[in-house]
Amino acid sequence: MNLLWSSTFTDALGKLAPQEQKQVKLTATDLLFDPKGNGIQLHRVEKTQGLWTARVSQDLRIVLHKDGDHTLLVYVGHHDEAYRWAERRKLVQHERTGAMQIVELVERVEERLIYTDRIVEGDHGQPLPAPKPFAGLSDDQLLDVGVPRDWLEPVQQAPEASVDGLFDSLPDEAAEALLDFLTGGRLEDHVAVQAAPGSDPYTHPDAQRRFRVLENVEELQAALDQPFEKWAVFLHPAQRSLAERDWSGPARVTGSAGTGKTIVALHRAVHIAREQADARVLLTTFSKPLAVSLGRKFEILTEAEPSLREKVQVRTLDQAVYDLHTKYFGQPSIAKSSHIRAAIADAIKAGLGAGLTPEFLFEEWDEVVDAWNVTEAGAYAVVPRIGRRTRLGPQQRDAAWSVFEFVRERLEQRAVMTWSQVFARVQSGEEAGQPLGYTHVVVDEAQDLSVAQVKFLGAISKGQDDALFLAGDIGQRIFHLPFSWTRLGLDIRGRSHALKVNYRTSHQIRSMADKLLPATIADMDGIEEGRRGTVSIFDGPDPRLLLVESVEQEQEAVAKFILECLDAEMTQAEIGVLVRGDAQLGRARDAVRAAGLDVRDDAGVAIATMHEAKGLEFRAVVVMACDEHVVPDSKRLAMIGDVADLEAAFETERHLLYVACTRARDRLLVTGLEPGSEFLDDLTSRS
Ligand SMILES: Nc1ncnc2c1ncn2[C@@H]1O[C@H](COP(=O)(O)OP(=O)(O)OP(=O)(O)O)[C@@H](O)[C@H]1O
Repeated sequence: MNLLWSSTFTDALGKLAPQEQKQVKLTATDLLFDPKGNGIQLHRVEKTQGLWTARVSQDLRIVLHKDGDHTLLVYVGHHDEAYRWAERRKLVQHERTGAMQIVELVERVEERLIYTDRIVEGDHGQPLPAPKPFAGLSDDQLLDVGVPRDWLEPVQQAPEASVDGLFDSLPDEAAEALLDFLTGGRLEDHVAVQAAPGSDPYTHPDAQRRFRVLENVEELQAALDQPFEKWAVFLHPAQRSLAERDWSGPARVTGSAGTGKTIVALHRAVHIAREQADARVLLTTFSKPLAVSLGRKFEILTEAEPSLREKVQVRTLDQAVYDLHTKYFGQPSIAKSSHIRAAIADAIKAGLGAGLTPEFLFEEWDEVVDAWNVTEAGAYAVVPRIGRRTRLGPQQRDAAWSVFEFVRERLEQRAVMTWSQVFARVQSGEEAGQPLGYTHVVVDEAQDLSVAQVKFLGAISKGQDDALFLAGDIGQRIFHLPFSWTRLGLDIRGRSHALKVNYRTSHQIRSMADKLLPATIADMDGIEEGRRGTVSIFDGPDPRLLLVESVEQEQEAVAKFILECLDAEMTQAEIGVLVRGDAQLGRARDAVRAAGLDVRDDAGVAIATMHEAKGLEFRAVVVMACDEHVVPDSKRLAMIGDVADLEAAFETERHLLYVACTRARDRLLVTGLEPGSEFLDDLTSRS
């Protein structure tokens, strides 16, 4: 006899008071040791088959499903409400896919659905029947994507206005397929796996996203302690398959913001640690705040298996490589960009670099010479100047090279190293037999890796099929200009797969933010990422966009929005106010103060730049100060020395706004001063 629990149970548990949750945990633990529930008061729910309630306390009941082999915890709540929930549902194995589903009884939810005779008004005021978007779909098509038989007709007859209520009643896989279809996608892309006859209906990939077998008491405790962290347990089949697959080379998971790439990276690291006895995994990303957040989630995920923590190290890639350098070559002293700029200025003063601007020379150093660790003039003449499309004639190249030699000598005199030099040295050490100490590297936010980091990862993963796993979204690249990974030795072609279910952001916010980016983005290796066809798993209010005449009006509007969110029972920490850069932070602070709130670092409304917001999420977000010269940042664009780089930098500004908008789960307000950022036209466009 197996004990299982379902995501509906976790959701319901999360809504109970802490004291009630404790009582539920005791009864659930008793059931783990005695799944038949012999010592517990059980009552059959009369109107539905197979459902029982277990008494937790005078008022609380767990709803169970019992069949020959399984006892499944499906819900928990106060007495009457728990019975009402149970009386509206049944558990059945889907006749086509073989997945176990919790199905709402059609006759009990009819009040939520408004059928057939709904009328809408035509162009000339004449009555027309309401459009039924799924009327043309056959029973077979609907069964293929997991619509339960009882729901075939309600789906086919549903008028457009009632589809939201319909989606709430359908199993997730069916709702996602229909939602994609409704927004222009193809139903055939969602045909579910069909289980072999006689196989366990709980092991079907679609069933595993909502049901979980409890292996031991530690796992039960971990799940009950973290009812909000559903991602730790219930993965989408596409997420699980990417995390657990054997790869024949470096692999990448992509997907638009909020599709669970970080979650897949975490599960991937844990999967390797669990499966391979001698694994030493580096779970990494590019910035410290992101690594801290990754580390916190990793702790949650391994709560029931703390022994796995010894096999996984979570830290930034820079930190990991810095430590390796310290171990093998001594502690490096890192050159700051101000050192480089000063050396370039001195070189120009000394008469070098004729005709080339300091800004051009700095970018050329940063993106080509240093990134590729070019140390000889001959190598500079042939290095692929990726991302730099301004051609240099031989004389200009010689002039530039004289500056770079000067810079390199200056750094040596000062005994400082660039990050690229640190990476290159550790890589050469590894090639000469100095072990890194990691068998696998899992990288989150890989779109923002630098040239030196990609080169390093490409080199260390060579010849090992499963050694490198990357998660990232090129539509969110905000720190570096694009470059080819393949030319740096990191080839993921044929092993890059996109996630399509958005768990973070409401349908309305995601649809608006998506308009900022093209439907398909290709990276510099020609790998295309299709961004359309992504569906959100929940709805919310339409995002708002507001252009005003003065900063005072903006402040007032943002303050009002914040107060509305607080009225809707959000905490201050669940609200984020994001701006393009440091120069606009004052406007954000003033708006928070105008709402009568203190500006605080802890537990207050979060105020951050768009760059800092990467990796964060909030229930409500205000993207403020989207003014004409702020987004894109005209000062930054004006400073770009290589004219050809302008276009790429412009795109990263667009990505920034996308990142900011997609931090919102339920509510989004975008504000700016008239006439507003040019990107706002895209946000409001119809397509
Ligand atoms: N299987 C899942 N079940 C429940 N929640 C999930 C699942 N997968 C992801 N989430 C939730 O969705 C949200 C977004 O996940 P995550 O941060 O991994 O997305 P992402 O694709 O990395 O986003 P971004 O591109 O913005 O960094 C998080 O709150 C996460 O907990």
